[in-house]
Amino acid sequence: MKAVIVVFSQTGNTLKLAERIQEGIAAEWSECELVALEKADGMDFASYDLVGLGCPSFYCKEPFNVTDFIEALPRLDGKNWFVFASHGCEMGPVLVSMAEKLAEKGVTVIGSTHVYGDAFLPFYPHPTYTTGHPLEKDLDQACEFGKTMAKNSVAIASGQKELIDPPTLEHIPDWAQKDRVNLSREIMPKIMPKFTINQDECIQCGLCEDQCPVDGIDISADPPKIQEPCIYCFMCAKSCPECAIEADWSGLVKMAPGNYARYLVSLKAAEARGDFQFMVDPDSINFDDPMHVQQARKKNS
Ligand SMILES: Cc1cc2nc3c(=O)[nH]c(=O)nc-3n(C[C@H](O)[C@H](O)[C@H](O)COP(=O)(O)O)c2cc1C
Repeated sequence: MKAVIVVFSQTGNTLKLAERIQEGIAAEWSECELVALEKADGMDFASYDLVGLGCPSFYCKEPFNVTDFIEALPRLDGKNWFVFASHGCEMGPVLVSMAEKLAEKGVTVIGSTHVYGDAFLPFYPHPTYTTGHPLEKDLDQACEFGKTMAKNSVAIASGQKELIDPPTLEHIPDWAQKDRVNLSREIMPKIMPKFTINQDECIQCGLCEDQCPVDGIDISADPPKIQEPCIYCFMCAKSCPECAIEADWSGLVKMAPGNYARYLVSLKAAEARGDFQFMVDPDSINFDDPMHVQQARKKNS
């Protein structure tokens, strides 16, 4: 049997999840490939018995480069895939969103899983509510999930359709379902900060170009190209050692306490279900010290 996991991961949480699922599948089938999303274009997925696709939740859904990846797939009628995600406080309908798009390609999504992970956003404080995640016990469960996916895909292929268990919207609050629609690719450029490169600070190290998952930056162009296209991951700004990628974060910083109040409701509900454990004291979050301020301080120290 042949399996592959395709993963998009920027800060390593989804990659950790992918590796443990891979371990589980390999325990059943002796091996399972693991491929980064950026290397997966043009792969012959029809030749695999099982495919896993995983990414972080961005704005309650899959990042736009993952959407593009799914939309570029050929028809894969009847092929068994599973989806997975890592996320911060409220993943929203990310798994359902991926499953719906894969179904349009004829794929059967036979299962899904997710873990909480630490989150780094320039306008949010850090530590955050999910700092300390993913937990080892959640990653252990991911390994078991991998074993289940391998076994179930064989059983489903031989007719046990009752084992098909696609993701659902259970426990996903209405506001997060609305965010999936409201924070669309068309709307994001209108509401997100515009980036500029401060030429006096830029040392032309090229890290931002390397980190951009959609080739949206060219610092040697005149004028330099930035955010063309953009998936609003902010990796360029987060990775710049000179803080030379500038944006006005003030509007988003102002929204943080309100957003965090909603996140706390989700996390407390998850905690009550036994799905989440606080590793930081939620009352210790410092909204006056967002990550972009911490980054500037670090640079100047
Ligand atoms: C731009 C951006 C948007 C995010 N949006 C959400 C979100 O809507 N819901 C959520 O729970 N976490 C969100 N997060 C947190 C990430 O999903 C989380 O940190 C994830 O584990 C990162 O995965 P990675 O380490 O594999 O890159 C967001 C993070 C970034 C950088």
